[in-house]
Amino acid sequence: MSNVTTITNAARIVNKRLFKVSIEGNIGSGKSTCIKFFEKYPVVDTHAEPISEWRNVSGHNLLGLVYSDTKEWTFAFQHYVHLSRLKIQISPPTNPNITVKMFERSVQNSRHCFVENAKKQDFLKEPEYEVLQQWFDYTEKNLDTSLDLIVYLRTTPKIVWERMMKRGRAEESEVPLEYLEQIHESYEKWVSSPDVGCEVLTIDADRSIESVQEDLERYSYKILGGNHTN
Ligand SMILES: Nc1ncnc2c1ncn2[C@@H]1O[C@H](COP(=O)(O)OP(=O)(O)O)[C@@H](O)[C@H]1O
Ligand SMILES: Nc1nc2c(ncn2[C@H]2C[C@H](O)[C@@H](COP(=O)(O)O)O2)c(=O)[nH]1
Repeated sequence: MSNVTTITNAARIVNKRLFKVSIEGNIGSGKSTCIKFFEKYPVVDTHAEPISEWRNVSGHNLLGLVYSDTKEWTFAFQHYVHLSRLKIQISPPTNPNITVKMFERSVQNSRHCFVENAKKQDFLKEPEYEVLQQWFDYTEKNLDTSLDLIVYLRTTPKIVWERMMKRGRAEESEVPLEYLEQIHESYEKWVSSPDVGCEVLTIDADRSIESVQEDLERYSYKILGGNHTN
């Protein structure tokens, strides 16, 4: 057996001991707040969305570009989002005591939510969409990007649009409510699909931070892989 195969198999074995959880939800649904909530558990590796990377790709703010000229920049942005999510999802744990890897959104989300919406809204040309799909297919077949659980923070678009505006990210200042409605529809279709590929724990995230965190505590056994067999 070649060294590459041996290393790949070893990585799969290490990865399999990890319970992998993606925190999913619309813009402003509370994903980052949720990730911070679980930082208190020493067995959990948390990974926030790498927005600072997207804002500085060799000096270029891809997040700003994709919102300023969506048709022009969606193809490039989705490539970079895929790369940044892949690095998180296939990286080994930071130490041997880690049993849970928790991250904000996933390559599965990019493929089945944002890229699908971009195609539907003509932000992507057909050949661009196909190129992205082939990237997703290749990485899904050749790397372990599997998920054990999706925690879906379900929200109402109007509520998260108001939170997004209040949060005040410069790049998002012109994002219309209609876009969050589109992303909401893409999420609802994806997480309710029989092909979603893992369990989905849905939490009503329209409620107060305190109420959401009460649910996160209540379901922490499941979210931290309590029933997970290695
Ligand atoms: N349940 C909630 N109720 C009210 N505001 C919230 C709630 N969860 C998060 N927020 C606030 O809304 C904004 C978006 O939260 P954040 O965790 O950054 O969401 P995301 O990472 O999904 O974009 C932040 O200003 C945050 O303080
Ligand atoms: N076009 C895309 N935009 C994306 C993708 N993943 C994230 N994002 C955007 C949405 C937000 O403006 C920002 C992340 O902020 P949150 O508030 O959702 O944490 O980045 C994508 O794949 N495509």
